[in-house]
Amino acid sequence: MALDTNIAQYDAPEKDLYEIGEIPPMGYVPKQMYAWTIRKERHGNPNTAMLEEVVDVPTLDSHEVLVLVMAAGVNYNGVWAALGKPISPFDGHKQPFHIAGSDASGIVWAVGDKVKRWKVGDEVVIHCNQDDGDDEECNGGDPMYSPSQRIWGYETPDGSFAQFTNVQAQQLMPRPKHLTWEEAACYTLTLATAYRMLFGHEPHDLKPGQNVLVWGASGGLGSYAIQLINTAGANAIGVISDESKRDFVMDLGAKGVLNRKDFNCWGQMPTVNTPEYAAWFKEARKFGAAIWEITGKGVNVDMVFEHPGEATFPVSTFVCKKGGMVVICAGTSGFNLTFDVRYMWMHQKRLQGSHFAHLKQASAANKLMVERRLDPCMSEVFTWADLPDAHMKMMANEHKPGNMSVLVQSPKTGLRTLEDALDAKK
Ligand SMILES: C/C=C/C(=O)SCCNC(=O)CCNC(=O)[C@H](O)C(C)(C)COP(=O)(O)OP(=O)(O)OC[C@H]1O[C@@H](n2cnc3c(N)ncnc32)[C@H](O)[C@@H]1OP(=O)(O)O
Ligand SMILES: NC(=O)C1=CN([C@@H]2O[C@H](COP(=O)(O)OP(=O)(O)OC[C@H]3O[C@@H](n4cnc5c(N)ncnc54)[C@H](OP(=O)(O)O)[C@@H]3O)[C@@H](O)[C@H]2O)C=CC1
Repeated sequence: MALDTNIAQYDAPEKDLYEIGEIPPMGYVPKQMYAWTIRKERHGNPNTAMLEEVVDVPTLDSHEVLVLVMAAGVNYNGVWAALGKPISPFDGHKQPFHIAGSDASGIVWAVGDKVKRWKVGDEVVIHCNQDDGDDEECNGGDPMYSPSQRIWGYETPDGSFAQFTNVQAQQLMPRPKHLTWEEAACYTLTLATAYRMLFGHEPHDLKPGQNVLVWGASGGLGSYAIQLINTAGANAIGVISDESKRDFVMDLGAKGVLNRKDFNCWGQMPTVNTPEYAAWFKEARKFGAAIWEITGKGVNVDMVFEHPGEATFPVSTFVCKKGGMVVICAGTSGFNLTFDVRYMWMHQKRLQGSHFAHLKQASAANKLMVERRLDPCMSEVFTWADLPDAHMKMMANEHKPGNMSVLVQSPKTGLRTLEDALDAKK
């Protein structure tokens, strides 16, 4: 494949292995690379499960693209992969090691024979949905329902915590040029997931003027949910656990913010018609009434944006309006969800599972970022060496509001182009 004449010209030696931050000649693929790997016998906290190793650079299939990773995003699925809970990624892909990382910004470094839409030198972000592309759901249905659907860097062994990653060509999207490499790396996974949750489940796709309760409003998913809700002309009611996060969520455009520490109705629901249930119900009503303070008396939310799971689900199903939807993509606090089914059937509420997004949804979300209608809300940038520590912070819920990134081949923060990265190394 001919190189684009517009891409940077520079001198660099051809070697078998480059140091972190050292850029090889454009399109030159070394034999080996540095990567943070997890091995089955090391499952546990990220700071012991993840180890830096030198491994072979992956080889490309005809529909794949090799990307030089400039920065990688930190997500909760890196924590799950390290822990090996609730499942071990090795039970799925059966490879000897797992490179986590399901978000990245980078530069196309090599393309397979069949790749038409991308060329060496293109600057991209990567979405994390892969599929084989050959079944009915991928061709007229919803690729997220495909039997071959898998999450790159979680269910595949070759994620972004490495100098190079190979991905399907359909995973690439143009990088917002106004963002730094690390800002561009931090948002795609959580943003596209939030987009599908809010707009992907007709007829409950979000409409202007509607009200949405957003759990974890300062977190990765939550910070984009608030902004997307705002962009759609709807009202977000955000939940936080610490007053230090209130201004952050209000500044993103929330109509109101509730602190979950002010209420005591969390965890599994007590058995109906016991004194414990009565106490729980009193608190759940107090929480519902606090929402009415924001939405108007008696106005329940049209949608609940759920992901904590066990801790919040009984309340989510209670405060949702008649005919409304609780949309859920995770169970961070536990998987054993309980609720009072009478409210579900008598008030005809919909419970909707949601998982990541297909390319069309991820692209629509990315376009909003390219058009500067969304803030990436990057909270913190880590060096390559501190990648496991970023995951330790996330696991302890001690991370700052927003989304975290790690520098890979970008040698320092604040750089926006390959030329910037080359200059920074001089
Ligand atoms: C973008 C980022 C996303 C995220 O971060 S998401 C958060 C991180 N991700 C996770 O936590 C993933 C969690 N995933 C899981 O825990 C598992 O992924 C599931 C529990 C969802 C499913 O597990 P599985 O092993 O894939 O389930 P099965 O393939 O559906 O079936 C297990 C066994 O049950 C049999 N079976 C399935 N359905 C039926 C049925 N309807 N009737 C009878 N048997 C059934 C199968 O055949 C199989 O059996 P056999 O083990 O012998 O092969
Ligand atoms: N299925 C999918 O496609 C996807 C699933 N996920 C999953 O979603 C979950 C959240 O991801 P992400 O937003 O990136 O994570 P973050 O840690 O960035 O945000 C989660 C927020 O949830 C809140 N939270 C934590 N524990 C509880 C609790 N017990 N009760 C109520 N709220 C709680 C916290 O806010 P506060 O303490 O202020 O309330 C926290 O900020 C993870 O489990 C992740 O794996 C993420 C993306 C895609």
